[in-house]
Amino acid sequence: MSFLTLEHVTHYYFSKESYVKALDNISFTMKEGEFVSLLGPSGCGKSTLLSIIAGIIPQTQGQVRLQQEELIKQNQAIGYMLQQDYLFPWKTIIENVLIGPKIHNNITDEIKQYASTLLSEVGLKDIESKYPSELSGGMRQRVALVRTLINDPKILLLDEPFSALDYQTKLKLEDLVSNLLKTYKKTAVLVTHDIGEAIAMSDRIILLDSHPGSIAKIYDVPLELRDETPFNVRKHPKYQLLFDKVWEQLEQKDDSSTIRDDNHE
Ligand SMILES: Nc1ncnc2c1ncn2[C@@H]1O[C@H](COP(=O)(O)OP(=O)(O)OP(=O)(O)O)[C@@H](O)[C@H]1O
Repeated sequence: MSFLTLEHVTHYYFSKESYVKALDNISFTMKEGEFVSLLGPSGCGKSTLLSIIAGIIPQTQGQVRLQQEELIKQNQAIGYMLQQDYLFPWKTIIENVLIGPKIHNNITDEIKQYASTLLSEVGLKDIESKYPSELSGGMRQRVALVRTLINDPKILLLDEPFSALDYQTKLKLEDLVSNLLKTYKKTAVLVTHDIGEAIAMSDRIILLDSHPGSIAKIYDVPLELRDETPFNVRKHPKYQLLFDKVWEQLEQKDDSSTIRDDNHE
C-alpha cells in the first residue's frame, strides 16, 4: 500500500469576479521513506499542492489519501517547514522547539532529552537559552527543523526551506536535512524551483507545468546518486546528465504535451 496517494487532484481559486485553475488532474503515489521533489517555475501550483497534501486547503476535485489518516486528524502526522523559520522572537530556542509538545500537553523529561539530542545533531549545542535574534539565518532554520522533527511527523512537507539562505549555508543544510531524514526514516515532499537541489535531495522529481499546474514529467533519480550526500551528488557525472534532461524539458514551451516516465507509481 502506498503511503501517500493523490488521484486526479484539481484545484480552482475563486474570487467574486473570476477564478484561477491552479492545479489540473495531479495523480501520483509515494512510498514510506521516499523523498520526492515538486519542481517547477513560479506559479505552477507547488505551494497549493503542498497545502492540499497538508490538508490546509481542500482540493476542488480529486482525492488525497495518507496511510496514517487517523494520526493526521490528531495533527501529529505532518511536519511543515517553510522558507521563513517563523520562530517566536520572544521565546528562547528551547521554548520554540518545545512549542508542539507544549500544545499537546506532552512536556516530559524524555521529550526534553530528545530536543537536546536533536539540537546537538544539527550542530546547535549550548544555545537553548538564547533568543532567535541572536542566531544566524542558517541556525534559525536548523532550529525550525528540530521544532518540526520533535513532533515525530510521519511526513515532512518542505516548502523552499533553503531558498532564503546564502549558497554555502544552503548546501550545508541540504546535507544535514537529507542525513537526518534518512536516519529517522522520514517521508518528505520538497517544493523547489532549483533543479540542482531537487536532484541532490530526492529519490524522485515531479516536474510541473504552469497555467494550470499539471505534471509534465516524473524522473527517477539514479540509484548511484541517492546513496550520496547532496553535496557529493553535485559532483557526480550522472547529476549533470539529469540536470540537462530536466533543463531541456523546462525549456520546451509546448504546455499541451504531458509526457510521463514509466515505473513511477
Ligand atoms: N489564494 C489565492 N487566490 C487566488 N489565486 C491564487 C491563490 N494562491 C495562489 N493562487 C494562484 O494559483 C497559482 C498557483 O500558485 P502557487 O502559489 O501554488 O504556485 P507556486 O508554484 O508555489 O509559486 P511560487 O514558486 O511563486 O511560490 C498561481 O497562478 C497563483 O496566482
